[in-house]
Amino acid sequence: MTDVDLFEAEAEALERANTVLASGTQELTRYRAALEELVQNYGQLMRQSRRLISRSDRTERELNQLNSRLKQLSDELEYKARHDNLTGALNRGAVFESAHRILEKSAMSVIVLDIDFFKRINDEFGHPTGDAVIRELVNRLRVALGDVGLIGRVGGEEFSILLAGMALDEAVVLAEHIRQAISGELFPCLPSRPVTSSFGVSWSVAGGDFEDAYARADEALYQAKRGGRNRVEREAA
Ligand SMILES: Nc1nc2c(ncn2[C@@H]2O[C@H](COP(=O)(O)OP(=O)(O)OP(=O)(O)O)[C@@H](O)[C@H]2O)c(=O)[nH]1
Repeated sequence: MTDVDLFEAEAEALERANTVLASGTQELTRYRAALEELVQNYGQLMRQSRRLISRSDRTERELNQLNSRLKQLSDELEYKARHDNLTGALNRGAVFESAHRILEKSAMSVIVLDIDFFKRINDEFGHPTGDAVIRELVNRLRVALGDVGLIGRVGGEEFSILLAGMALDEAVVLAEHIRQAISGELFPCLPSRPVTSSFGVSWSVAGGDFEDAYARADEALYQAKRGGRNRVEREAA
């Protein structure tokens, strides 16, 4: 690539003016011509500089806009990677990651719940109604929990609630409260029959193994299903 001198014309005008000055000539017309050439080139230089500055301002504004859009997209991507898109609850991966993080610092209770006979709801009322039931159920979990706990969707119609620092007895009472919040009032999307869920609750000491705590809660959930559903069971003592 050849080097292009952006200021070639201006440099030449300057050189000619310097030559006139250095010659010590008394000729007014030569001074005048050199000055005119300098004025003309100086004006052009100013116009070009203004154009360049405004173009670089525009480019900077565009770059800033692109940067904030990029940040927005990367936040959206991060959100989607950690959340279930039907309900906005944490997805399975994020539940396990969050649980490990909590257990590094504190004890934790975990509630797992599963909608009863959900297959029948799908079969009798269709998949979209099934989806609406799942969304409504998560809304009820949110209302019942307030700002306590982390809600996750760990499977199709199976959910978990992580309760950092909460004792087992307290978590069992909370699970019972949630059970009633779900079964106590008909879902507007399924007005012809109640939706119920079964619950299993376990507790883990700080530093404990979440897979183990989850398996114990899952076993308690299985007992709740076997015991007739729409009930809360705690882990075996
Ligand atoms: N509508 C809908 N259905 C789902 C989704 N994910 C899983 N399912 C359905 O959930 C149903 C789960 O059925 P099962 O595992 O047999 O359990 P169940 O009918 O709830 O019975 P119990 O758990 O024993 O009370 C299956 O029919 C799945 O197709 C979803 O995102 N939307």
